[in-house]
This record gives sequence, C-alpha cells and structure tokens, in this order.
Amino acid sequence: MTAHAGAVARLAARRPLLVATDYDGVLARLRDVPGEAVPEEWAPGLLRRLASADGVVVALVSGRGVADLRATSGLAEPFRFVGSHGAEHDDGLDPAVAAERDLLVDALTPLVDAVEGARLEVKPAAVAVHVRTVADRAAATALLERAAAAAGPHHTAKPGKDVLELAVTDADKGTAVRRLAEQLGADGVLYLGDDVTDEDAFRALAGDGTTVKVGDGETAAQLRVADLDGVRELLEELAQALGV
Ligand SMILES: O=P(O)(O)OC[C@H]1O[C@H](O[C@H]2O[C@H](CO)[C@@H](O)[C@H](O)[C@H]2O)[C@H](O)[C@@H](O)[C@@H]1O
Repeated sequence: MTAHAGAVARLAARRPLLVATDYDGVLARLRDVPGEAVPEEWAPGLLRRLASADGVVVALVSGRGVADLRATSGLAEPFRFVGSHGAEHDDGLDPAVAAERDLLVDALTPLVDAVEGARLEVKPAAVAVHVRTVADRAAATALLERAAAAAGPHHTAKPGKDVLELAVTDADKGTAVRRLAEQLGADGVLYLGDDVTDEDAFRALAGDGTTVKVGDGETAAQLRVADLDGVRELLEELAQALGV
C-alpha cells in the first residue's frame, strides 16, 4: 500500500473518472533524443487496464504534438490525447497557427545552429529549443536566454527540463484538462506530471482534482511520488481499487 492509498481509494469511487497523465518524465524516462523516449515497459498495459474500467477515461497530456506523442509512445485508442501543451485535442489544431510557428522557426534556426549540440524541435503550435546535449553549459544557458528574447508579445514561453518552448497560442495544460473533464462530465480527475507546464494543471485542478507531482521541486500538486516507479505503484493501486 502506498502513502497515497486513501486518496486513491476515494478517487476510485468516482464516475466518470478522468485519469490524465503527462508523458515525458512520468511514463517515459528522459532521454537525450526526444524520439527515443519510449514508455516504460509497464506503462501501456497498466494504462489499458485503467481504461478498461467502466466510466474511466485515460488521457495523455503532453507538450509534444499529438502525432509525435502517438508515434513516440506507440499508444492509440482507447486513450484520449491532448498535445502541444493543451493547444491540440486528439487530432484537431487550427491550421492558421502553422504560419506563425514558421516565422518563429526562421528566427530561432540561426541561434540554434550556432551552438554545438543544440536542437530545434518544430511542433504543430510551437518551437522548442533543446539544450540537453549541449556540453558547454554556459552556452546552453545563453542560448535559452537568446531564444526567450526572440519571443514576441503574442508568444508564450514555456520553460522545461533543458528546453525552452515558444508557443504560438496561449493554451495551457490546465485549461485543456478542465475542458476535457467538462466534456466528459467527470466527477473525479487524477493528474500526474513532473515539469513546469504541469503546474498549470495542478493549479487548475486545485479545488476538485487529485494532483500528483513526480520528482522533486516546488509544486502546487497535492501529492508527490519520487519517480517513475512511484507512478507505476500509484497507478497499479488505482487499477486494483477499480477492480481491473
Ligand atoms: O509534457 P511532456 O509530455 O512532459 O513533454 C514535455 C517535453 O518533452 C520532450 O522533451 C523532454 O523530454 C525529452 C526526451 O526525454 C528530453 O530530451 C528533453 O530534454 C525534455 O525537455 C519533448 O521533446 C518536448 O516537445 C515536450 O514539450
């Protein structure tokens, strides 16, 4: 039994129940190359068990675009997908944002090209500057500062783990999860996340959700687990409480 058994048991009694989880750093270990961040071995089966319970919907909520999230995770239906930090729901994204994103690509490409090991990730509604593989840490910090300075007032800067993302919408995971919960008429919501942008979801669910921070650091979440093994234990406990 985990330290969170009481909260898990209370959650398991609610229907409809939305189980929403971040991907990178929660279901998949962080890797140098984003495309190699596959789910932990236990994750697909455990998520399917949860989704098989009556009245339970499982959603993946990520900073990745939905197509990337599906491809990298290998997950598909019956799961729901929220991508681009909340700007994409399942497969839908306003095509008008692409042109705005491409202007950002043009502005950021020369900055990234000038720093060895840096990488630009082009996403449906955002551009991410990755510095995890920049050996010169001072250069990495300087690049993130230059990228932040390139943002216009209509862009949303989203810092993360060795990454700064500039989004062309003001969507966030909090608004997106609330929207999905309302669509489902959810009576209970569980949200797990490890990074800065998950704090939007923790805050948005503060009144009526159950929120779990994965790892160290200040957080608005109510509960905490240490690492991905803690995620597995908590979700396993929920599956057992749901009888699946
Ligand atoms: O919201 P998430 O599912 O946590 O996605 C956040 C970002 O995840 C990816 O970047 C992070 O994971 C990479 C792979 O482990 C790692 O190399 C990088 O340093 C991390 O920041 C993804 O590439 C981004 O698009 C997501 O926004």
